[in-house]
Amino acid sequence: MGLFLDTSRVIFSRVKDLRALTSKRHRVKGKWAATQPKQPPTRMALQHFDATYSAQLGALWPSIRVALLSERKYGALLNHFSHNPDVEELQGQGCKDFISNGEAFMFPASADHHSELRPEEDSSSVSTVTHGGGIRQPSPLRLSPNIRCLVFPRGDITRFRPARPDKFGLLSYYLLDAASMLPCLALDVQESHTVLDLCAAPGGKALALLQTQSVRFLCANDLSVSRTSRLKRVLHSYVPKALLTDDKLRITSFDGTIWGEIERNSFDRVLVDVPCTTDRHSLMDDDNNIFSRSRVGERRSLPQLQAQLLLAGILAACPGGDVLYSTCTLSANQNQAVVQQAVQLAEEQHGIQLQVISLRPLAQMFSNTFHFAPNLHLGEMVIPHLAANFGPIYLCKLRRLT
Ligand SMILES: C[S@@+](CC[C@H](N)C(=O)[O-])C[C@H]1O[C@@H](n2cnc3c(N)ncnc32)[C@H](O)[C@@H]1O
Repeated sequence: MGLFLDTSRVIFSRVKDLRALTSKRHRVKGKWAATQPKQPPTRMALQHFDATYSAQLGALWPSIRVALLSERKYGALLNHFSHNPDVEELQGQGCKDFISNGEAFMFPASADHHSELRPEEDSSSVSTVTHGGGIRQPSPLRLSPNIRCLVFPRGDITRFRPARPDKFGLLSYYLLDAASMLPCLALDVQESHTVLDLCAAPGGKALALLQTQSVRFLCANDLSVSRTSRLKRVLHSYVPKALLTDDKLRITSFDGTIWGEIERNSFDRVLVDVPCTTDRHSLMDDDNNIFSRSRVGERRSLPQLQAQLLLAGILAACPGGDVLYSTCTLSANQNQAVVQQAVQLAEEQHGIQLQVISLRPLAQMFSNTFHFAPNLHLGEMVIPHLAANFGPIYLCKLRRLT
């Protein structure tokens, strides 16, 4: 009997243990299911892009999609301050400077109009278009001969090897999406200009601007302290110390949206290269992905943040100065819609009149290297293409009239 009772107790307690174990397993499974994303963020990004970009880009989307999901192509921004044989080696491999090639393409030596449109005089003849659409007289865009960016030819997907330091410790080139040079070129920095780079880290565009050697004073800002440290490291790896003194460069970590309260009507040129959905990264990497569940709110509020940053950039520019807005997304909500909103806010809240500067001539100049979205009503956009897998990069240029 005792044995029976004992056995039943044992059996009963085993059953209890089993039940407890099973229900614990269920609880664990339930909790696991609740905390784990159903889909990885890269998958969520693809679903989101399929829904929005097929509507926005129509027949262009399938080929852009294939390119976005394939390995991207880089460009090597040459460091004017470094002396390294790497560059000749790259040229030997067939790399070409797409910037001087673009100029040659626009202004062939044999062209009849060469004397009227010599690059040094009136290189890209940027037409200016008023917000209402009226065409104004072209204004010159003179590209600095010091900015050079090597790319492998169309269809050639050779990778660049990492740059090496020269005998002074300066690296010979900086690898970046070659299309991200376009906002720097479009900014048209000229001798003795003061420039604000509102969202500057990790520093590719700031470095490109310094390569011109035209900037009198550069203020490079980024909200993120860790990314600002990276920006400092980048500049010190490429630019001699003598050109990074306090009278030439200021690096700050402010929230760019409040820049208008810090410094207004001050800079000849302002670059507003905003945080965005970084479409390529979002499709390729689950880490730090803006499509993760925990970042839904942040993602949805991006257009608002972008408009605030652009408005702050407009306020920071001096009347007559130029502001360049750029992103690395295809999203019209983060591109054209943001520009429209900021232009409206600048006028309504601050009485600032702006003019949209057409970048069509710049796009035509570099149409051998990049694919541009056709018929954009505001700004220009490099779209990824398998034979020239750069971008996406959106850019729009505004001039402060008042
Ligand atoms: C697209 S990245 C800039 C890339 C940079 N221009 C370059 O060429 O290397 C956007 C940057 O904006 C910064 N950012 C985000 N919110 C900001 C804010 N409120 N004010 C200033 N910078 C901000 C991010 O830390 C990020 O480094």
